[in-house]
Amino acid sequence: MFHIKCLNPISEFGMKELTEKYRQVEDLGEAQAVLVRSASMHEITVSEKLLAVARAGAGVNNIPLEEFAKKGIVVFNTPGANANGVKELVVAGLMLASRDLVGGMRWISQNRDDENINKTMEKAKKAFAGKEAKGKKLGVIGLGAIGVLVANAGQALGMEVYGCDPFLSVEHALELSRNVSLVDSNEDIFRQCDYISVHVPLLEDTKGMINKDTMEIMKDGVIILNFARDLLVNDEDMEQALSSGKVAKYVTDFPNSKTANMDGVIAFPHLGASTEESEDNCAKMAVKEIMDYLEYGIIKNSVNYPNCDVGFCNSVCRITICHLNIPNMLSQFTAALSECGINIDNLVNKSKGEFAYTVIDTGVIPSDSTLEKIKKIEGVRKVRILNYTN
Ligand SMILES: NC(=O)C1=CN([C@@H]2O[C@H](COP(=O)(O)OP(=O)(O)OC[C@H]3O[C@@H](n4cnc5c(N)ncnc54)[C@H](O)[C@@H]3O)[C@@H](O)[C@H]2O)C=CC1
Ligand SMILES: O=C(O)CCC(=O)C(=O)O
Repeated sequence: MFHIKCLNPISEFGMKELTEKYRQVEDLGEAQAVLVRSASMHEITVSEKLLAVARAGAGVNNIPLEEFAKKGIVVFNTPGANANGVKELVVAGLMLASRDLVGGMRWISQNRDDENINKTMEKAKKAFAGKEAKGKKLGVIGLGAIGVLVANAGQALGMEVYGCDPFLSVEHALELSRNVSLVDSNEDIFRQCDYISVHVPLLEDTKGMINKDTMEIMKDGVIILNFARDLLVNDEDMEQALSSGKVAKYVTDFPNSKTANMDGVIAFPHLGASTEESEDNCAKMAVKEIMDYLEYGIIKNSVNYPNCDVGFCNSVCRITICHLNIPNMLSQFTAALSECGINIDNLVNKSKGEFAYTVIDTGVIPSDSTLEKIKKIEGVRKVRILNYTN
């Protein structure tokens, strides 16, 4: 029986995939796996039992990836599963920044008792006139799952679209409309675009990427859309740019006590992925990742360990080892097994940065003492025996 702890409500559509081998628990200390959305895990103490965390979503800045990797806890996310939900909200944000729909709706509600509202509104409406997106320049920073969809949507709206991503994957390049112009640096986007939409992860080198210096080179009256993370934008600099008119509107899905009080901000309460479809997609993918890992040691979509799609096990036993990516590990594992006469049917080893993962299929289940020997090898973080005899 595997124990699963949900740190946020996770869509039933995904949870119902869990078989009778799984039980949800209240106590995190009992869990082998955690399912999480936006809850922060930075302040949480985890137990030795925890093997995996699946983030039902894209951003993983709420999880201490390195600390968990050192403990042999594999962290997954669900790439692309909520991208369409975010893209649609970005389009809505772009429209709300271009046309004063909110002002117009407010006027209607303030004048709803006016019997002649159908006439008075024809005079009042000039206060809510806006601009069209067609023909304007849209710059998309970060062409991952969301950025590509936003760029293509901008193109479909008749915008001239520019995109920048120094690490653009082949998969995403193939999804990108050929009418989107790729530029070499974010600076090209800052200098020439009327609308700038940011879709990068929050990392040390992306933190504060929208700041005094980058906004200074932007066009006057630029519209900035941030559906990625609040700390990508420097709030003090944004306040200044909004009050000087450099930035006409700042549309964000990540308001805080400062930005929520600024004039010129259009803010949503982190609604990008809050659609039935995105929640279902993320939950289903996250649950599958956890089940594949717990039952077969398969790693797919990990953000702190290498992916390792070893498939199902045709042997009696599978040994999985999370370890540091340092020399001489494999020879020590194989020596420990050969010392007790265990033959290896299949061995796969993968690495990602400082961490590595080894899967060994054997026809015999190693004894506790062999297991202890492997666990004691310097650099080993977590060892599991998956027994397929039952
Ligand atoms: N508002 C919401 O509810 C949601 C927000 N997000 C946020 O959006 C971000 C992006 O999500 P996805 O597109 O799914 O992730 P993704 O991983 O598919 O794409 C991110 C892209 O940013 C690129 N990138 C990294 N550093 C860059 C830089 N300095 N300049 C330009 N490009 C850079 C990467 O190469 C990658 O292609 C997430 O990290 C998360 O913070 C994601 C989902 C929902
Ligand atoms: O689960 C959510 O609503 C958060 C979505 C998000 O921000 C992400 O996937 O990065």
